[in-house]
Amino acid sequence: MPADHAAHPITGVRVTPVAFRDKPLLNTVGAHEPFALRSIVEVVTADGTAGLGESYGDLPHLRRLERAAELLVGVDIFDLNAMMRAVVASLTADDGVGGHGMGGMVMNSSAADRVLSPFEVAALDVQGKLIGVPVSELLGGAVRDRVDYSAYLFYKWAGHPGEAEDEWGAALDPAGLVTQARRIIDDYGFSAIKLKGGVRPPEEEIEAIRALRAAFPDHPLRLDPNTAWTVPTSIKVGTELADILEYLEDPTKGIDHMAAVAREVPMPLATNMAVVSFEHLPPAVAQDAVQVVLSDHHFWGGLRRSQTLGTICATWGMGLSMHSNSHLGISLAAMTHLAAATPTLDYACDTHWPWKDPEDDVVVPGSLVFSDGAVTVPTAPGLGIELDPDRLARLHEQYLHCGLRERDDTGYMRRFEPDFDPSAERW
Ligand SMILES: O=C([O-])[C@@H](O)[C@@H](O)[C@H](O)[C@@H](O)C(=O)[O-]
Ligand SMILES: [Mg+2]
Repeated sequence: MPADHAAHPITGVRVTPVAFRDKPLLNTVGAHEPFALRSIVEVVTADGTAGLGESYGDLPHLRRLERAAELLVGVDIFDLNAMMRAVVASLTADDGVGGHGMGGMVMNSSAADRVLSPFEVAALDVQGKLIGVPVSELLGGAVRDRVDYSAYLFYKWAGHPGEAEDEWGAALDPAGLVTQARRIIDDYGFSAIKLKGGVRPPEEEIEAIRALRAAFPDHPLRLDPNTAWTVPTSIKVGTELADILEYLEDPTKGIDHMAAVAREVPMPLATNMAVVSFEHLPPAVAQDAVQVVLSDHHFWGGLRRSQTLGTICATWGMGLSMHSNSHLGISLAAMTHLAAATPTLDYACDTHWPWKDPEDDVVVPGSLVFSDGAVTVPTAPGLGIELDPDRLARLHEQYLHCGLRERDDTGYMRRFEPDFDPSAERW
């Protein structure tokens, strides 16, 4: 650190697990449980400035965050490289595996990047507050003042088994998905649509995409079966949906299989499963396996490392989109600042936002508002959001009582369908 640089040492780090109500959304490994888990990170510096981060809430990940938190005390809030060193020093031999918040899906992202992420976001929040600028400015400046998000459709049950039907009702066939799409687009104004596939046999999902195309002729469409298909099935679906899909996301498993599909289908292949850390980029580029990478600051090591990913993608002619898991307002703010300051982010970003109850959040309402499918980039210093201690306490209480400690979509599904097969490439 230069001698004239005023030090802003971190004096406290708090990690709080929270749970919020989730809908019975279906995916290829099972069903969402009644609660989604997250961790809320608060970082405080010597002068009392506080910053916020958000990450997965699975117990093994929570323990990693807590261990890293201890080593971060004393690190300067501007020294992000020292933060990474502290995170790496906090990891133990088993930290590559488990508890990554993906509910049983393939995920070999870097443990160090996953742990660093919420602390890096919180550090940027503090830095912005200290300097008096929004995080987007710390990231190089906003190139857009609104960030577009997409309508994220799911096959879903009418309600959690044993509970009343929820306000969205069932969506188990093309007509149900079109109804869901109409509602989510009416409510939020999204102008792109993503369908979470890998739930029904591929022919039915093709039918669903055709029904969505008929109902929404101008909305770009994406389909994401989370590696449920073999290479031949992926090629068949991609060929049948030529000219309909904006991109086909993770049809099949791994870089080699994605490359085999990419050679045969007309549309770009996108991924948040085959390329999830920097070491996956060289082999993916060498084989032209993916044409769009869905960044996700929660597993790419925070906002600045996600921007580096964007630069690499642009260098090699790959598009950039953004992935989402179930999340709260801190993550939405971070995603919005990142997208605002990433010139090459050329697709509407994913978000699970509409699937949570509006009152289930930890931030003071009002700073993040959707209109016409986009969120206006906050301009207040830092992330531009404020933690609501009462809301945090309520969601923490919900965590303590919900009984869940690790996302388990397959285990939940098997309570109702004991023979359920979650394996990749099963179609
Ligand atoms: O929440 C889900 O069911 C999604 O399938 C999620 O786990 C995926 O990570 C995701 O949204 C994706 O795009 O692959
Ligand atoms: Mg995906």
